[in-house]
Amino acid sequence: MTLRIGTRGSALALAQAGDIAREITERTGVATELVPVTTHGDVSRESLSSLGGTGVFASALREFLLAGKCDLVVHSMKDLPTQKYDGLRIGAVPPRADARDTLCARDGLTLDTLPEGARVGTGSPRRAAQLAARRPDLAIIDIRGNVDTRLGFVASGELDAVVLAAAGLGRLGRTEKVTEYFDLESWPTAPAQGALAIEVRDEAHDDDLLGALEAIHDSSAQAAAVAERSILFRLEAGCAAPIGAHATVSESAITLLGAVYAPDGSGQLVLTGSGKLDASHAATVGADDFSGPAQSSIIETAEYVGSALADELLAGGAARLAPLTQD
Ligand SMILES: NCc1[nH]cc(CCC(=O)O)c1CC(=O)O
Repeated sequence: MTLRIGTRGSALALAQAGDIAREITERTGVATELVPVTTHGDVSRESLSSLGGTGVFASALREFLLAGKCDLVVHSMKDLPTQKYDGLRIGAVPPRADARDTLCARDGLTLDTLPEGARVGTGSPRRAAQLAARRPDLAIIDIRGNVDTRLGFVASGELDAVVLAAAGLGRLGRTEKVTEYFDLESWPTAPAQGALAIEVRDEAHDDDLLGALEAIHDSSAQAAAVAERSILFRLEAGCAAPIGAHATVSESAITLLGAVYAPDGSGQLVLTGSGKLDASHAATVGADDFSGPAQSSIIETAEYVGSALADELLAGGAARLAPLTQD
């Protein structure tokens, strides 16, 4: 059979779906084809929040999958709402790409060397808050559009710089535009940034499909993404909330940094947590960190570490610092 891969039609979506298609065929020999779907979020000029925020990009693809018009869909996991979607499940998380944000500035400039009052574009409240915290003098310009449109604002001179995800630039072969990479400890990015989610129907049972999912899955990437997204889930926050997260998964532990920013950069709350994993990847949560279930899977530990950190953020005043829920 040929596995039909549903994807949005943007250059980034096509690039990442193409990467997955190639990976599946290389690893399993199963043939694939891309099936592009145009979503309202792709064609609209309205702001993300007026479109309904989280999930505008995902819902058309999901309807397409539920209707049986494709066998799997490829999402940027950071754009995917954290709630379970009826009838669908995440069947695989491939190895994660670079989770960092970058600055793409004119003339090789960096955040420290941009001139006073420089115009920097981003559509993300988190990135706007991080920029304002580091450089309160900057003019932060709300922009929309795909990666090439955003880079175009710098090429045309309309903006001095834009902030973009390293992962998207990498998938499009545009990393030569990067003038600075922000490190994840001081500039944590959107939960699950750089990770893809492969979504399938709940009842998917075809051998080729299940084999393909297994062949591309990376449980460490999934655990890191789950830990980060569990912060959002617990806070009932969406992808537009000014929240950054960064998880690392080693043989022995999941560590998680979570940050909530005042939208104008005037304040921030940054906390860390961790959960221990034993060698067999059955996990125990260490007594020094959060006390939790004595034995659980790596994914359960990731969920636990994320929701425990969210509770600590709430206790520390996260909801007073920033609007967490949207609509
Ligand atoms: N919100 C748009 C979006 N969704 C996914 C990516 C690419 C990064 C990724 O795959 O996480 C981007 C572009 C960006 O944030 O610069």
